[in-house]
Amino acid sequence: METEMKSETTVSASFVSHRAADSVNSVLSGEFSGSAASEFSTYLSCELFSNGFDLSSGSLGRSRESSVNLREYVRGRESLDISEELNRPDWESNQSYFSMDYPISRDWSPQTVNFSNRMDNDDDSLQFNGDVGRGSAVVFRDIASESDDEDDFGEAISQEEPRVTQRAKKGLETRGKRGKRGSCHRCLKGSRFTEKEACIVCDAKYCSNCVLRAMGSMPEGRKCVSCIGYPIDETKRGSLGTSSRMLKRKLTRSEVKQIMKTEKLCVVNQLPAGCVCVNGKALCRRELVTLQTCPNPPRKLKRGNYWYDEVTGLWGKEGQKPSEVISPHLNVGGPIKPDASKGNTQVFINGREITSVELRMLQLAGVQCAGNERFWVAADGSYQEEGTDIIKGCIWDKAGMKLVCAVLSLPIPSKFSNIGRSVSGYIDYQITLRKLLLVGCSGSGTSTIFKQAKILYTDVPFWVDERESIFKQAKILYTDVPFWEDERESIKKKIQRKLFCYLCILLEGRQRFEEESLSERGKKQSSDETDSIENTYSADSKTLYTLSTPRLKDFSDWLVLVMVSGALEDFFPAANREYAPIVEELWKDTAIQATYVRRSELEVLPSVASYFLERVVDIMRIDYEPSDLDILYAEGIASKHGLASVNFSFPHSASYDVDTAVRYQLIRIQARDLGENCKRLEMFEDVGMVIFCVALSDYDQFALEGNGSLANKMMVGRKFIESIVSHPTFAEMEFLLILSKFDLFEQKIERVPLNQCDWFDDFRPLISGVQTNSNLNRNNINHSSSLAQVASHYIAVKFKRFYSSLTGRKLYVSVVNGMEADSVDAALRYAREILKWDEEKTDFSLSDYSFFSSEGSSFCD
Ligand SMILES: Nc1nc2c(ncn2[C@@H]2O[C@H](COP(=O)(O)OP(=O)(O)OP(=O)(O)O)[C@@H](O)[C@H]2O)c(=O)[nH]1
Repeated sequence: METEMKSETTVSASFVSHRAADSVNSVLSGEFSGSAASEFSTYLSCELFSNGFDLSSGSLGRSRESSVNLREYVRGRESLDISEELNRPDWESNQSYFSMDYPISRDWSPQTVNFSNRMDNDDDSLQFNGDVGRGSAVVFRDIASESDDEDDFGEAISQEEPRVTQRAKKGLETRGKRGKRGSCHRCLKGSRFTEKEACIVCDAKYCSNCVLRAMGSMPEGRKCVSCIGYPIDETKRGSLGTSSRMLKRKLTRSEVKQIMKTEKLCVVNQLPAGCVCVNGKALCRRELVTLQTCPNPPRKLKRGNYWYDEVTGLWGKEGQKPSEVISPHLNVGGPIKPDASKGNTQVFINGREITSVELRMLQLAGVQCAGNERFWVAADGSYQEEGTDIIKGCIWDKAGMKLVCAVLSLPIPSKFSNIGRSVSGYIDYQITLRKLLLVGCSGSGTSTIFKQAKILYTDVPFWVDERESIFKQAKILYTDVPFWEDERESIKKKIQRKLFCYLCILLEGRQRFEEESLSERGKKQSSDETDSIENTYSADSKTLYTLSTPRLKDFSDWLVLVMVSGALEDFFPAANREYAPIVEELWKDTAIQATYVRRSELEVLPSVASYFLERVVDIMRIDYEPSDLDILYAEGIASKHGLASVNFSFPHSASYDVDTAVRYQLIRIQARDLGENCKRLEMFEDVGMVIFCVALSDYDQFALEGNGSLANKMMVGRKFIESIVSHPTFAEMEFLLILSKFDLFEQKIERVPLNQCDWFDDFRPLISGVQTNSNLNRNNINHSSSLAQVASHYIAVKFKRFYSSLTGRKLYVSVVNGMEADSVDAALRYAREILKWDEEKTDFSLSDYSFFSSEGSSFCD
């Protein structure tokens, strides 16, 4: 197998070859385990990345014959004879074919590192990494600091060590074997005096002729392609972000700047975050920073495994009693496990079996534990039995509890755990934190509103810790930027990846249109009624949708196969620079442009795709930096946690007075992350208001429900609202309904009648009084009467009546265009006013202030 590989095979191939060979042997001998599958696909991905397309020669690495019809692929190619493929004589032409035809395993074993996951070092990929203690693939580890960090959690960390050192050793071994000492690692030419660039992971050195081929577009700085995703060699940390003369000669200034910036800032090159594991999940950098910079962070945090009860803020080392109480409700780590503190009392607090010393404390606090084994305890110490909503008392209210805890060596919570607290040296007054819970079904626009809030209000956090290092870090991370550098970097990759998905959908559409055109032409061959445009192409087998060159056709087939196989992340955006010219050519091709004109026929292409596709050339650039608008438009960039929060205060404005002692926390969670029967809502009992989002434009959309049936999305939203308002936690809470995506609704309502949703079948607007062509200022929608405004008013009333029938209370409603900052700002300020009114118990006449009256509407019977 190895002998068939060409000697020019890049570092990526050489790195994985011995492991892949084992995997291939496993395949051939029929012992194809999940692990082997992963290794094999990793190997093939790397191979393909290195050799898949030789753009410089203008030909594709894969032969044209090997291109397959996507439909056939999807329909029929579930099983295939890999050994037969492997026996093909021409390795070069087979390799990409293998990669595509091989059904890539999604069941990655912990020991096997998926190339794509190594490349994607954002929160999401880290979550995948799982428990450090299980020897997961997380490698964000500081090799240099391994020895000097003594703690009793060394075991969990040490299991990662082999991978890192193996990587470094591999570099050394390979260098030792190949070429003469000091020669280029790729071409084996030159001597120790030849100028070279070294990989910051394995120290492989490349001459100026080879450096770009060996390192690709350097999405994480100067690393061999196969080292992408690996932590750097710690001895090279000092030189991170300092460019060599060689790179300056080979690349443009902005490219070098961009590479150096990513090298310095990208997550994988930072000091390791994965060395702190909370509730069985290794923390990503952002989580680590959240933990370190929260109002009440863990003291002397060291690497190791910890448990964290996010409801009370209790914190301890895994398998031990709580050691301190930190800030509650931090979005860090995984869910707490029942055996987190290895208690054996059969008494549970917030799902954790408590230790005997805690049980003693509970008994001294007067908590009746006999017969009651499961309690919910809130951050303020109030407790209730699981399954009831009666608060039985407060643990900390009992006199002498401070002393009891001191004697039992148990922590007691900070006085100001839920409301803002005084931070000596920075803030000399108390700050109240009001929490707003933002929820919605998938695609309802909650992320967009959350992102807008970040862009609108982000500033330096009020709770910056006194410790200087953290203070500096927080300043760097927070000052004037709504999205952190690493967040932007991760969003950029996601946008670029999504762009390829959109492109692939277009390519599939193109193929479909081409087939349709050909079959229609077949039918009409004898007729003279052929379309005039089609006439141009009727001389041969070409149609308007036929790509102009075989090279584009090959690339397009390959791209679609990569997407279908799920390997898109293995190539992009790391290979953006290599493929940028051909992508640009593809986008400009008349066949693609003709397909794009018919994009409304491509059901799976989201409307937001146009925004990105039309800027494909810019987005493919290595120095592309997503603008705030790009971030707003981007879909699927919410953390897979589903939970995110941002602290803010409303900036001063002429029309609003500012209460500087009040800050707000917007907590975003999606319906699917609330669990069955919205069970996790209990976590949010201290929020002041629930804001739920329903997309106005969803009235003709359908979604799959849990039982597999299709349901109108508006009705799914209504059902979700019903389950939230009837949840006991929110019995007395204020609710604000945000009807989002008004701009899309405006366009849609002109084409699609509102009664597509059965619930709205009594919508009968007085057409004479309605401006169907809405050219009015969207921010003044309450004073105008376009069809969209009338319809949104009608929908608001529908929801108000529905809410009132459930609760007997009044629902507040705001119509929002999530893409407009002012619109979101107005809605959130409206939420603030409602909270204020509620707190001051002032009897406002809401019909004067509310956007919509809950009184009867002329559209309702
Ligand atoms: N035109 C327009 N697009 C919107 C609006 N709100 C959201 N979108 C787009 O709709 C898509 C989905 O919106 P999201 O806010 O991401 O929806 P979500 O349910 O919170 O999050 P995900 O489903 O996880 O993406 C994104 O591409 C947004 O850019 C809006 O008011 N107007």
